[in-house]
Amino acid sequence: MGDRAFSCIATILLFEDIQEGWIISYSFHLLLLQEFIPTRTKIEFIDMLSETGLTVIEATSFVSSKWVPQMADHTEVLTGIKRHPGVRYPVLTPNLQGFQASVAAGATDVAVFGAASETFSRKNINCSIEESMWRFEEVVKSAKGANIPVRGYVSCVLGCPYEKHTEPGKVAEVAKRLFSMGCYEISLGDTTGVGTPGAMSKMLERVLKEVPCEALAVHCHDTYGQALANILTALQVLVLASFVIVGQGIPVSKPLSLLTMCYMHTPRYSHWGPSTLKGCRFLFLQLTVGHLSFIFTQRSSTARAA
Ligand SMILES: CC(C)(COP(=O)([O-])OP(=O)([O-])OC[C@H]1O[C@@H](n2cnc3c(N)ncnc32)[C@H](O)[C@@H]1OP(=O)([O-])[O-])[C@@H](O)C(=O)NCCC(=O)NCCSC(=O)C[C@@](C)(O)CC(=O)[O-]
Repeated sequence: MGDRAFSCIATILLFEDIQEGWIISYSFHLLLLQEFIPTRTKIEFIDMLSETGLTVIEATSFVSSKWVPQMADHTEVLTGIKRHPGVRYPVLTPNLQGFQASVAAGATDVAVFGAASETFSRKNINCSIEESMWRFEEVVKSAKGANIPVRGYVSCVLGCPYEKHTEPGKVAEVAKRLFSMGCYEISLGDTTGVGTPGAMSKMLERVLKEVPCEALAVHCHDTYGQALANILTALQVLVLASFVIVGQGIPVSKPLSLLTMCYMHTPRYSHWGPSTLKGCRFLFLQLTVGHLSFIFTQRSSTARAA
């Protein structure tokens, strides 16, 4: 894959002194490029990332190829990568069918992905929020039986391309449902990058009433140049919350693993290429383009509707 592919959707952030491994959310919805990224290229790229010291690389999505053709080779990718000792390779599984296919392909970590916006849920996974919870409960129940950890994503936590405003209370409700059903971590996604530090702080304070801070992560898109400010705000709010927990004598069960993802369109990353990846110490690479794949599902559902 050329540098253009990296620059087009690569987001790379260097962080110092962050505890625990970093989740690299990483699925090839390289829709901006329009072309299908060859399976071999995907595999090579993930194998390179495995060499960088990352501890978790989200490798692909077991979703419908009609909805996201870029993911049609999910099984080949997951079976084709070299599994590095000490690295986990979660995959996205929106329902039981995807979960079962992922396990058949050797998945040992999965993630379900819901939304705090009804319209976004229907556009992205073709069901209501409530129905998505039933689907995710099936996945979590099966995963528990197979001793497979499940991460939960909540999209549109700071705004929705359709409904515009997202209520922090709704985010908290969805996050609580995912956490209570058994997701070990809840990643709160500002899917279209419309969030601001003020909105981030308000949303997190509301979610913290329902989900412990050590189970929270944020997923920030830099569409409007706010991602780093939003991440900093999240770090402040959640680190403060974790001190509060320790202050009450409740030991934080594990180092606060606030995982952040930031998605940048900025051309300055155009020089990032395969060779750069090896040089990064704490590399935080986001090649997931939930936002872009969302555009794609938009286009395809419009096409289907036509
Ligand atoms: C969820 C579905 C499948 C529902 O789609 P649906 O049409 O409601 O599903 P269905 O049950 O009606 O089945 C339709 C067809 O899909 C097949 N199918 C059914 N399930 C699967 C599956 N798991 N894998 C592969 N194929 C599947 C099924 O077998 C059937 O095949 P047919 O009989 O027509 O040949 C569809 O809406 C879909 O695949 N959506 C995925 C969209 C997507 O990948 N979005 C981006 C993910 S990243 C994200 O959302 C944002 C995030 C998480 O990164 C964070 C953020 O920024 O917010």
